[in-house]
Order: sequence, then C-alpha cells, then structure tokens
Amino acid sequence: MNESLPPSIDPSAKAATPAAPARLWAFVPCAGVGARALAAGQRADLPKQYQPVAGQPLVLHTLAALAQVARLSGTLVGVSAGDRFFESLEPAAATWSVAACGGATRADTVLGGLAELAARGAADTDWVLVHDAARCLLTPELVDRLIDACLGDPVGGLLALPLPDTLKSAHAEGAVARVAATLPRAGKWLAQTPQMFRLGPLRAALQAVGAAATDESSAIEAQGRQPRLVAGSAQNFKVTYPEDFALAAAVLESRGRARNG
Ligand SMILES: Nc1ccn([C@@H]2O[C@H](COP(=O)(O)OP(=O)(O)OP(=O)(O)O)[C@@H](O)[C@H]2O)c(=O)n1
Ligand SMILES: C[C@](O)(CO)[C@H](O)COP(=O)(O)O
Repeated sequence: MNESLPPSIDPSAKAATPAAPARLWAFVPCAGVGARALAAGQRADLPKQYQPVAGQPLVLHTLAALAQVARLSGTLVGVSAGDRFFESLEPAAATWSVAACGGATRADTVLGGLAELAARGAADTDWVLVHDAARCLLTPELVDRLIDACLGDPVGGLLALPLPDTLKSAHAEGAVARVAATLPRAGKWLAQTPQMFRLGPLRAALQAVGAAATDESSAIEAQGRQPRLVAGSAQNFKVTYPEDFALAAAVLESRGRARNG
C-alpha cells in the first residue's frame, strides 16, 4: 500500500541504485476537460473527473482503488496548471502526490508524468501503471491481475476486453451514419487501463509517436513490441458520456451495499 508515502512520493527513493529491484508506480492522467461527458445538469466549469459520483468526486474513487494495491510504491496524479482541486482536500488523507504536468493531449500529460516520476526518484527500469482518472470503477483485484501477468513479461501489457458486440464500419450520408461493412470481430479487444510498462521504454515510445497516441500500448506497439492483453472487466469502463455518471454511481453504490452487508 502507499501508506508510507503520503503526501508525496518517498524522497528516499532517490537513493535507489541500479541494482535495486524494479518498483511499481501509478500515474493517473487527470488533466482532461471531459467535453463529451458534460450535459445539462453538470457544472460546465468542473471537469468530469471532479464531478460528484456516489457521494464524492469521481477521481477520488479511482485513487481509493489504487491506494489498496500493496505493491505500488506511490501514485502520482497529473493535473492541469492552475488546477486547485487537490489543494482543497485534507492533505493527511492523501495516498497520492500531485504534479501540474497536464498537457494538450493525454499523451502529453503522460509524458509529463513520467518526467515527474523520474525527478522524484523513479528509475527507467521501474514499472509505471498509467490509469485514466475517468475510470473510477477500477478495483485493486484488477490491478493485481495486471501486475501478476506483466511483472515477468519482457514488454508489459494492459487490461482489455474481447469485443462483445458485432463490429460495423460506417460512412456518412449527410448527417446520417450508414453501415459500410460488418467487420470480423474475432481477435479484437477494447483497450482499458491501467497499462503497465517500464518507465524508460514508455518515455522513448511516447516521444517517438507524439501526441497522436491515444494509449500507452499503441506507442509501445509502434516500436515493434507486442504488449500483453490481460482480461479487464466491463465494469472498468471510462466515464465518457453523460449517461455514464449514473451507471458508475449505480455500480459504486451497489459495491458499497455489498461491503456493508
Ligand atoms: N490533455 C489531457 C486529456 C485527457 N487526460 C486524461 O486522460 C483520461 C482519459 O481521457 P478521456 O476520457 O478522453 O478524457 P477527456 O479528454 O477529459 O474527455 P473528452 O475527450 O470528452 O474531452 C482522463 O482521465 C483525462 O482526464 C489528460 O490527463 N490530459
Ligand atoms: C487510454 C484509453 O482509456 C484506452 O481505451 C483511451 O484511449 C483514452 O480515451 P481517449 O478518448 O482516447 O482519450
């Protein structure tokens, strides 16, 4: 657990030697605006990761799940410059550190986060688990499953789900979308997060591919590597559209009821 580290990543980590065993860090990109998620009723000035869900800001559910993963040495959250959200919280309760490393794209934010982790003592050989702030239904069990599968892997990997539905490609006919073709879905997976790679190779891959990468895996793939696919969960969805808030709240509340008997 991160309990020896709050409110910032352990400064003694800087003393790590090349022979030290690789550690695991979580990085949470939290610098988006959530343009697709905002609808009437939501505060347009409040990015989706801070909207209330099941009694608390969405991102705090995400961070609570990561705080329960014993093998993580620390969690860093990447926010936009000028974002004061975390300053309003009780510092003693924090199981994370915050860095104003938000960029114009998710890939930029992650690159900034990797630089911050390195500046705070993470080694290039350490593992980094990048997890979307907006995936607030993550469970520690899913993270442990990813770590178990990837720790001995030469490349790393990601949580993902085999495609459950029939897959169509489309073309536009004015404002109407029409089916262009039904595509084979065998062997196709939906990428989730966390995505777990070693810090140095991930930085090099993201630098090479630039802002176009929508996830870490695609940057690593562009280097000719084949990340491992680890079974995720349909519940580990990304809050993306307005209706996702109610669904996330329902799942979190039902988990709460199950916990409290
Ligand atoms: N420049 C960005 C863009 C996104 N993110 C983060 O990346 C995660 C996944 O991105 P997505 O769900 O697409 O979020 P947004 O970019 O905020 O959504 P939208 O595209 O609807 O604006 C989110 O936790 C978001 O905060 C980020 O840190 N920096
Ligand atoms: C990283 C990701 O969650 C994998 O599915 C996803 O690509 C991020 O969302 P975006 O809409 O592409 O920014």
